Amino acid sequence: MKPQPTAVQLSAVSAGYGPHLVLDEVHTALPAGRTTALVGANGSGKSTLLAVVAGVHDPASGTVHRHHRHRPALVLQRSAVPDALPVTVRDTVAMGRWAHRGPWRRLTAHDRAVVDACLRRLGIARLAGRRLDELSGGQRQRALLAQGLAQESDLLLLDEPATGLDAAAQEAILDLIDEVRAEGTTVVHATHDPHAARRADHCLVLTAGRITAEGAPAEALEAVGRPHP
Ligand SMILES: Nc1ncnc2c1ncn2[C@@H]1O[C@H](COP(=O)(O)OP(=O)(O)OP(=O)(O)O)[C@@H](O)[C@H]1O
Repeated sequence: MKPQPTAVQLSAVSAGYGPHLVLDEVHTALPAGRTTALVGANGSGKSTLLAVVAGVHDPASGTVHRHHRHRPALVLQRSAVPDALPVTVRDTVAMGRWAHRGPWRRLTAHDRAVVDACLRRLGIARLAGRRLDELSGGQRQRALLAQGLAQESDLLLLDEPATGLDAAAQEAILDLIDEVRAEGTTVVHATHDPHAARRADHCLVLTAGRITAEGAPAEALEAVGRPHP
């Protein structure tokens, strides 16, 4: 069998906040061009692991080897983004293009076309002129996802992208993840939803900062709750 190409390889990665270590010697390989679901209890370290993979949180020790081409696109949990930002939905999505041209350069016609396409893809084109702080939580979540997509990165990291959305919107997000993956993007998403995790190609289970199961979602999820050695 051909070895699966890897987008990001973590070796003995420990990370935390000051003296408080949250990730404890994590070894794992994120398969390239596939979806990986990251599951684990509250506080197990999922957001911290995503931030390390995104390169915005430096590990205290260990190494991160990268085999992706673009700067990773990290979409934070909605609760991690201030609700009262006085910016429009279009401006929020356009910030996704900063990865390509920096915050001060004017958007090109191509940038604007990407922003419009991402607004349409998330079903929020009609909200483009509204301020973020006037939206419902679910609409704001879509605007953040559209911003992530607008980065056109080959590594898309999503922290609980469907949390708080209605059932139809959750399915739409999972369909979107499948579509993005079909375009060749590596997607890693943290989730508390076993259904969402089962739809992924690969699954990592974090327990108190350690990977306690990984592999095909059905098998990895079966290990959740089982006492680990
Ligand atoms: N900025 C921070 N400063 C200090 N401690 C933090 C910070 N962010 C997270 N932590 C701590 O790190 C641990 C792991 O948090 P993290 O957000 O990575 O977990 P999580 O698995 O994503 O949780 P959840 O499912 O609740 O989103 C928790 O104990 C949390 O209190």
